[in-house]
Amino acid sequence: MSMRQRLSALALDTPAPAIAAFVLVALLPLFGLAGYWQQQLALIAIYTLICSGLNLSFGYAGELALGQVAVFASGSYISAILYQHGVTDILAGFAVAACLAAVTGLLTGIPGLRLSRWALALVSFFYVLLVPELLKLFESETGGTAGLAGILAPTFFGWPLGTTGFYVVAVVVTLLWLLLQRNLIVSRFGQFLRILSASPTLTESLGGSVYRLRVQAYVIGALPAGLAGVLYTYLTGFVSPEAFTLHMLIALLAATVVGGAASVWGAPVGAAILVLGPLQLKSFEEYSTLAYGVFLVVIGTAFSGGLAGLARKFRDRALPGRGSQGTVERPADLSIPGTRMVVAGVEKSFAGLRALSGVDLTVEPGTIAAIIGPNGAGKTTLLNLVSGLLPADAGRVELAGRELTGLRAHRVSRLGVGRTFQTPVGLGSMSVLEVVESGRFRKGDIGALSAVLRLPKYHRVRKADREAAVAALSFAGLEHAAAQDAASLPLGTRRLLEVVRSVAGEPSVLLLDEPAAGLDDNELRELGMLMRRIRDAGGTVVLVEHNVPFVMDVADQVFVMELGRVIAAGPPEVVRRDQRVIDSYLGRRGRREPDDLDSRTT
Ligand SMILES: Nc1ncnc2c1ncn2[C@@H]1O[C@H](COP(=O)(O)OP(=O)(O)OP(=O)(O)O)[C@@H](O)[C@H]1O
Repeated sequence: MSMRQRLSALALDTPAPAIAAFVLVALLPLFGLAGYWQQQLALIAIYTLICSGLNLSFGYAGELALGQVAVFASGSYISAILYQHGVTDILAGFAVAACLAAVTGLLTGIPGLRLSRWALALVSFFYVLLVPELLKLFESETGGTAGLAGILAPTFFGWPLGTTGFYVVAVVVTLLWLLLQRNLIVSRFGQFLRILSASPTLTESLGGSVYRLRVQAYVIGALPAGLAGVLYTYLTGFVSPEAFTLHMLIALLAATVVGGAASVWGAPVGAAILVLGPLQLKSFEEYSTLAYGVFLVVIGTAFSGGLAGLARKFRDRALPGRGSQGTVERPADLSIPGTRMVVAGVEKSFAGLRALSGVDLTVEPGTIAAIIGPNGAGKTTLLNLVSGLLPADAGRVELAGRELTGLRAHRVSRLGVGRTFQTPVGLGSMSVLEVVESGRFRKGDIGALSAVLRLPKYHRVRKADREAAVAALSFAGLEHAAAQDAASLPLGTRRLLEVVRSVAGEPSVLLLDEPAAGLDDNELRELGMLMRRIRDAGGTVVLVEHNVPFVMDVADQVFVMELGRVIAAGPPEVVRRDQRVIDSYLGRRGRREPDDLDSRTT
């Protein structure tokens, strides 16, 4: 490993500088830090926890889940109530607050997440507005508008925790949470969240349940807000509804966006700006909501990655070679276990329009079957039905005798259906290797717990994913691009990359939706070669394509569709002489030679 790669790995893989910074902050009392500044740093730790929860659901998963303040309030009040009932141990407070946060997260997340993103934003806003009302409703326990006071000295395993002890606990808990969150973010789960924010459809087709991922991100994101509530109560010694307002939510949102919403280490930066920034000056106080709003708009539009995004850009410039770490020398063998796919009597209508009327087709392993037909013939609808993105009205789809009909897309994907889309989805800052690894996610579970705790299973799965991704890249002759930013690739290579991603998942059937669109001659040749290699390795390939010469060159079987029906099927040399096909494509019965089809791109 060269010195540059070593530096790169250090900066990207090891959060050593961040750990060192936190340890230094935790040790500051030894150097005389006390009183006001100790309080301010503890407050930064508390806001860091809330911002990091927002990072997970809002920054990474792209959900407008804004109920953090309600969860923060629940943690804060439950620790105060426990204290008043004689439970003073801060760890007990953390445990109960975390459970309550998970329950509150589930109760507030599930209704909103079942609906659309905006519904979630509205529902979570509603919960924040509801907090003061709920506190008034349970006045006997919560103290109503007056709140609860005198919560002064927590204990730690029975030992009284002084102000310095509390400060150290706040910093250490925050660091531990950020480390766990970082482990989660680099795992399959974290990658899925990044894909989810770019495209829920792609997430499903890679085997991730969008609904489950959303709920998980929201619930896990609620946990640090619950912990923050406990710390807040013990820091201030008192809780009241005034601390949990919409103003607070907007300020925290601004801090999250400024620090970098999709960044683990942006949270402490945003929180520090929130606590120490100029808006804390008395003269600015009355304008703070306005200023946070302006912050949100300016930073959100000018630097979408926040300060962490800017830092990342500088780092990438100074330490190029992202994604090269972990490349294996000898790629593992790649197996493409193609199986027989049967589509029988499939029908689909959209509000009275019959997109598919009784489609039958069978594709054998080790073959390329192409589906061609004019615009609106129903080709993409058929792929969407097979891959579970649309339910069929009638008929069935089977893979190796196993019925797929009626299953959701992520379940279909997990049963072996890989697919690409007409328009490759841009995946932010993922490297080529990471994109290909994501094709493996449908094999086995997401493994969030083993990733967070870095159990041996996590390392095993990660190694297997990486080896298979490298093998798939070298299978396609793209291993040289492994470290590149996937978004920076030309269209042709991005289309090949989509195919390679599916190949890495060892699909039983591979559905390619117009992979040749927009490719030049060289790129077409490469795509054709890759498809033949997949077929020769045993793959079952289904290709929907408008480029007829390309189809006639690569396909073993051609199915021609028109108005939702298969009007002709057979080997290319048979189909190209079929009168109905010539009519359908050329629209002039019998007046053209069949060979005209060979130059046709519909
Ligand atoms: N979600 C939808 N809602 C309503 N109508 C739809 C929907 N999806 C497809 N259709 C209609 O179903 C018919 C078949 O569309 P489909 O996209 O499957 O055709 P296609 O053969 O893939 O066309 P193209 O080659 O242009 O992609 C079209 O008339 C289309 O307008």
